[in-house]
Amino acid sequence: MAKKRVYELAKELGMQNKELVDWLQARGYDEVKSHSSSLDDDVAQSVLDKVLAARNPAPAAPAAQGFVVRRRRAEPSAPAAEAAHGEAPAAHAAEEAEAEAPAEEFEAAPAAEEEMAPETAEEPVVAEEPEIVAKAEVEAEEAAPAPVPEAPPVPVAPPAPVAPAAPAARDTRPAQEPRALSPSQMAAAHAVPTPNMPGIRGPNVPAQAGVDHRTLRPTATQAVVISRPLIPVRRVTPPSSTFKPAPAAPGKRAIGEVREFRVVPDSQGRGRDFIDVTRTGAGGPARGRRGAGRAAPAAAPGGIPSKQDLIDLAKGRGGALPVRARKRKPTKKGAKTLITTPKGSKRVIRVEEAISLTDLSQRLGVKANDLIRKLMRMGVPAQINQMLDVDTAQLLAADYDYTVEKAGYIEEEFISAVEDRPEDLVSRPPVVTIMGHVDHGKTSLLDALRHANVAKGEAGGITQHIGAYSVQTAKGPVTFLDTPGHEAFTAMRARGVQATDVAVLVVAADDGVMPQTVESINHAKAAEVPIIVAINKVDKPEGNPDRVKQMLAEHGLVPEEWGGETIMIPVSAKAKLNLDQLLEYIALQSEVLELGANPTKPASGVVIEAKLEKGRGPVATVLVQEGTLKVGEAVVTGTHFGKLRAMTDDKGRPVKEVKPGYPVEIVGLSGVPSAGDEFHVVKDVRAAEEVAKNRELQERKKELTKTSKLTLEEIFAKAGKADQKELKIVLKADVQGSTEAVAQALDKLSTAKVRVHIIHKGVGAVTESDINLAKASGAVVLGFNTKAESKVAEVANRFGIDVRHYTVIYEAVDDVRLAMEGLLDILTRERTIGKAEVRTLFSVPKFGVIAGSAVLDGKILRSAYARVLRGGKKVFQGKISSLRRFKDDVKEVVQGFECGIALEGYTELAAGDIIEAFDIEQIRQKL
Ligand SMILES: Nc1nc2c(ncn2[C@@H]2O[C@H](COP(=O)(O)OP(=O)(O)OP(=O)(O)O)[C@@H](O)[C@H]2O)c(=O)[nH]1
Repeated sequence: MAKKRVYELAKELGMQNKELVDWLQARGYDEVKSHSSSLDDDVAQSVLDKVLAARNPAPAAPAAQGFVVRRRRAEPSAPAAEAAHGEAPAAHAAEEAEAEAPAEEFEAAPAAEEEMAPETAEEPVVAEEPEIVAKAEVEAEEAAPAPVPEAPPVPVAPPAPVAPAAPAARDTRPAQEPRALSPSQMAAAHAVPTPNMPGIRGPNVPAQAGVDHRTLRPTATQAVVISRPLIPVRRVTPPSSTFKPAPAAPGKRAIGEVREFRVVPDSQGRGRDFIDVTRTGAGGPARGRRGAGRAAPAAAPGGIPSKQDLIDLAKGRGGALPVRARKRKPTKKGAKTLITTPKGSKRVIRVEEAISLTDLSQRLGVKANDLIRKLMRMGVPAQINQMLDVDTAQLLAADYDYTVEKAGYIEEEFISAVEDRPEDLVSRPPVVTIMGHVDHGKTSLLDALRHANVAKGEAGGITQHIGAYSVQTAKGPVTFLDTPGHEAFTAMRARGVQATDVAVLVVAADDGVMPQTVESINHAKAAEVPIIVAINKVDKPEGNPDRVKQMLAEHGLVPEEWGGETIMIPVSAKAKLNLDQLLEYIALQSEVLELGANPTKPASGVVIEAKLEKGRGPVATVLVQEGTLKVGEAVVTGTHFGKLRAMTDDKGRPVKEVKPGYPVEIVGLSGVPSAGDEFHVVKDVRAAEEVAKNRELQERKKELTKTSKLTLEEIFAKAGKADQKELKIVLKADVQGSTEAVAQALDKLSTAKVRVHIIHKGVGAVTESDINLAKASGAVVLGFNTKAESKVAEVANRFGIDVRHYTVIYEAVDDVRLAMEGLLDILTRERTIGKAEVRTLFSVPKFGVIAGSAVLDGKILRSAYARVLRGGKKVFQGKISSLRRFKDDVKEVVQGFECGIALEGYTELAAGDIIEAFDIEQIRQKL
């Protein structure tokens, strides 16, 4: 729906913005906050109508001007009533001031009133007190016909014959054709009961018991008799059509002045007292005030209500306006607590990522225990300091009629998302990812394409992190991402392909489709990236490209020549065969994709790799995907931020700016970002910091919301792992991707017997704090492609911490496997080596009992263990203490010979016993 701004409306109305804003706010237009707030067209129109109606009042509908006197059952005590009737001191002061205004000012009142009535009717009645309601409202409420002045339903005595065309109520001046009324008629007609206001009595009105005040229907303008003990009684001349009251002197009442009164029950509740309500509004007595009362808000010259009038009208403060609801201070006796329900707009709890249960209970105004109980019923064990996510909080809050909104910080306010128009887009280089199984020649191929020599520089000849290079071809520049082929680098391959336009799948002609070939195909398919196959090493005699094609077809890549859609080019990185053809196909494929980017907007892209470099700090290789990245700009990536201090291209040359589609190394970030993270240029460093810090906060909050629920299965699993050994590792690597990859490879080594627990992993050199951590936790330190800081080796030695450095992932994995095996208990197994039969026993004082035995089987060793079997049962097991042949101690006696055997701590040997000699074999366990 179309909208209109408040200032536009104000302009149309010829009002000040502020004036209209106040007016609207006072009337409950909550959506209006300032002159720039907007209103729906239909709302704006109704405002327009109302204000215009106020300016050009329609002839007052007499029926709408009457009053109805209502009386509520519970009557407040006198002080309470007073409190209720009395406005705030400031309001009184305002009324005092207004009271000084000349009577003419009040002529516009009826129109203003008319306009006001429906609005005030919507306000809830809070106080239980008599109220004056514009008759029109009462009609609406009671669906009663417009009161006929001549015949009020239950007239207050004496009956009040009232002019049928009664002038506007509460107007101090007569309307068009007022008919004169006697003071008593007016008093009766205009009587309004106010509870317990003794001391003000209309002497002309006799007390009348049994009047149903709820149905009193006084009529329009009335002349009244003023009667109050403190103010001299004054008779007021009834108005006539010709009568025009003379302006009263300040503090004096004008002759013929029309005043309004309320009729209130007397102290016995039977008769009626009169209260002058002319000046105080309909709500309270004019306690000793001087001057002419104010019947209605003044109209500004020209008929436009003044700002104050509008406010007064809206707030029901105008003297002659109906007072629907007066808030009353609770009386001590029988005080009733007002239960205030916040407006709908206030029943919204804004939560960023999570809210604590205590906070939520406070915001909802309920006990934390109630929430805990509710959560328990939902099957969520909760504690008082539990962090609740937005969904859970919403579930709880809904029961209390509250809404929980995920809100707060809006990242989009910092990171602009500029929509590109087609004319903003300029062509950019394609980003091509080289993928494939380990050692199939990816790096060699890329190396050949860029005429550099990267493969030779790689540790162990394998790619261990993503390289990003820009290669100038005959068809223009191409950006290549080289991904590792080792199985450990799955995440890197996946990331590489995510940021890519075309994937080149390298398959060695002599090896065919291997596990990581299949994985690469899957990654490319998942990312919906077109694949070009480079069948490499075709220079090798054993290479069989057709076999490779066959294997690829089995995985859904059917070559073009076989009727499929996949381009397959036989190449040789080594022999530099068909490289131009490969580049041509890449360029062709890119052309089809019509790659374009907007270089004018703030740059954004993806982190390809990141590392910590001594002297340079965190260094990230990023691919610029949108906009132009410039030195000096503020960047945020993940939870890190910074101002770009320097940038270098893939050839190590410093650059000042980078266009979309190019890789670059950036320096200046606060930390090492994760590969795959997006980066964005923002307004300034402060904005970048704010975004980064907020992300960090959200991550922490998310972490806190993770409940540590233990399932039965987990408990059983834990119980089963009670004797599982653990190899703790502190892992440091050169780049973030390597850290991940090595950690993943090591994690995979975990078995039921031993698990690898990487207690800390990070990017950069091994530091003293790594050693301290290892010492405290009993871990070993593993550095991958990093060196230890100078003092570190010494500290590690001192603490006896094992620090190992690796450059090839296989070696690291093998060593860790050995270390894990080293943790396993060594198993023992008894191995029988010989048997001897006891033939005779003799005792030698120095050795005790010696068993003269014949070796039946194998041999008996001096160092062996022995068990004694009698009738097939073991009666002893222990060590052999002496082995002799004749008088000589010997080390062993073999089968067929006799010997003397003494056992350590055992003398009860008997002839016929079998002595079985055995040794204990130690067996190292494997993982
Ligand atoms: N004969 C022959 N050998 C090649 C060819 N391309 C690569 N090689 C050899 O294959 C081995 C592996 O080459 P890389 O380029 O390191 O293989 P990669 O796929 O990058 O390996 P990772 O980086 O570990 O995934 C090296 O010894 C290369 O010399 C080729 O076209 N012909």
